[in-house]
Amino acid sequence: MRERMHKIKASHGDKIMGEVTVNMALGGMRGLKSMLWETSLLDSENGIRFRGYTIPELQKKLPTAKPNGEPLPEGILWLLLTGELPSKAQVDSLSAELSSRAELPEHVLRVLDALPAKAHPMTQFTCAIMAMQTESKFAAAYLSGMHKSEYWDPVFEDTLDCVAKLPATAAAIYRRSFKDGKIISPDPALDWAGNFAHMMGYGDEGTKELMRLYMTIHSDHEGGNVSAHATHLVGSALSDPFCSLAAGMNGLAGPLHGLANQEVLKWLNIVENELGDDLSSEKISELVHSTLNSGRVIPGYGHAVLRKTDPRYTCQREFAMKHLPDYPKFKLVSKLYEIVPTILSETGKVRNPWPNVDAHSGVLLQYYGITEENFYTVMFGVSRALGVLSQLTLSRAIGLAIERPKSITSEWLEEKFGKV
Ligand SMILES: CC(=O)SCCNC(=O)CCNC(=O)[C@H](O)C(C)(C)COP(=O)(O)OP(=O)(O)OC[C@H]1O[C@@H](n2cnc3c(N)ncnc32)[C@H](O)[C@@H]1OP(=O)(O)O
Ligand SMILES: O=C([O-])CC(=O)C(=O)O
Repeated sequence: MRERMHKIKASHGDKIMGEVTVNMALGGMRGLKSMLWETSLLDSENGIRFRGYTIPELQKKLPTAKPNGEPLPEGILWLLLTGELPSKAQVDSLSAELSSRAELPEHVLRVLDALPAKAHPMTQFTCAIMAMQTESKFAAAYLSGMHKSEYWDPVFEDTLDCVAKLPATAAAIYRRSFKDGKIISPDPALDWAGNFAHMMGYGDEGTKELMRLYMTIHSDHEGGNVSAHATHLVGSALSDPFCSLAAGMNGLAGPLHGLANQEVLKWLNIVENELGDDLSSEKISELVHSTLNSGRVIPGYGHAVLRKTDPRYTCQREFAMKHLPDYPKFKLVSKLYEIVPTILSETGKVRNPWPNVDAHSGVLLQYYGITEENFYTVMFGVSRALGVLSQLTLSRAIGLAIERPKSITSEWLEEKFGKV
């Protein structure tokens, strides 16, 4: 990879990739091509491709726990890190490797215990990730004076350690926040995602399959989204993977990003209560307008890059049609899909009126009994670690520079382009 990057820099370093407008600087850098992200690429029309593969392709090509089942997320971790599709034997070996690293340092649970059980699960999650930072092999190697060409190796070790420990961490948060607080030991015979469901207290095959799919599709969404970019930015200062991931997770906790899955459920519950048995288009449309008129967004709809229905939404919809076609909340979600895009388009300002991944994920979890929506973003975060930490390993391998874009003031703009 290093040699290739070196050649790309030497041959194309001075080429121009696009222009920067004032709107880009003022509008969240939308569309600005300014970072390297190898693990996935987002197309506004077709959605995400993980190392070139679409979600339906991965559902066919990645090893599964059972015949015609959902992909094992260890497979996507392998793919994101190496660019190659793993065999079943390789995925099984990675499962065993993660399982061997899964035990939590004892103080992580004590840190969680110091927080009130009502602390938001995302707050607990980032605190726990920071508590694990004591174990960082990269931080220790850096302190001991490691040569920079070798940084990727302990970053990779931290990546595997962190990914291995996140399901037990998240499950502990779930159990203390919403259940009896008793920790459920991992089952060494289970895969990474199956074990996550098991440690949360869901032993049935349906929940495990959903967890495998959920963990696969939420893993990566190129580099510019808030959680990926925050992880990348902090990692570029050579902060270790635990510090970097915690930064990303604090970004994921925002309602315009990962927390939208929680907000969707809260909103669906309000809509469901208001509607009663009346699933008429008129009544639903009235409720959508009332949310918009009160100055709030419709959670789960819109996207900064996508301009079509998110393929992650479509894949979850297909899962629902297969496993829970008659579930009333799924019917409501389907009805909203018919109505919301037209209303958002009519506002004349929403660039993408179609649903994103978060519009669908919560309803599937509800069906399997995971009804505590405040926990949903933690599940998203466990999955997102696969992508952002894979890229962090690659970023250190190719020696990407510390991020430091240039900012300007409004006076600077007026001096350059004219006083307004
Ligand atoms: C995993 C993920 O992070 S997927 C995204 C999850 N977030 C959500 O679902 C929250 C709801 N959606 C949104 O807030 C937005 O669509 C975002 C944050 C995802 C994208 O934001 P942007 O790229 O700025 O969207 P866009 O360019 O279309 O915004 C233009 C206007 O439409 C509004 N808009 C966009 N989406 C929506 C929506 N779902 N409901 C109401 N208004 C919306 C914006 O708030 C903005 O209004 P303003 O000009 O008054 O400030
Ligand atoms: O790409 C984005 O901006 C948000 C998103 O869907 C994700 O991070 O999964």
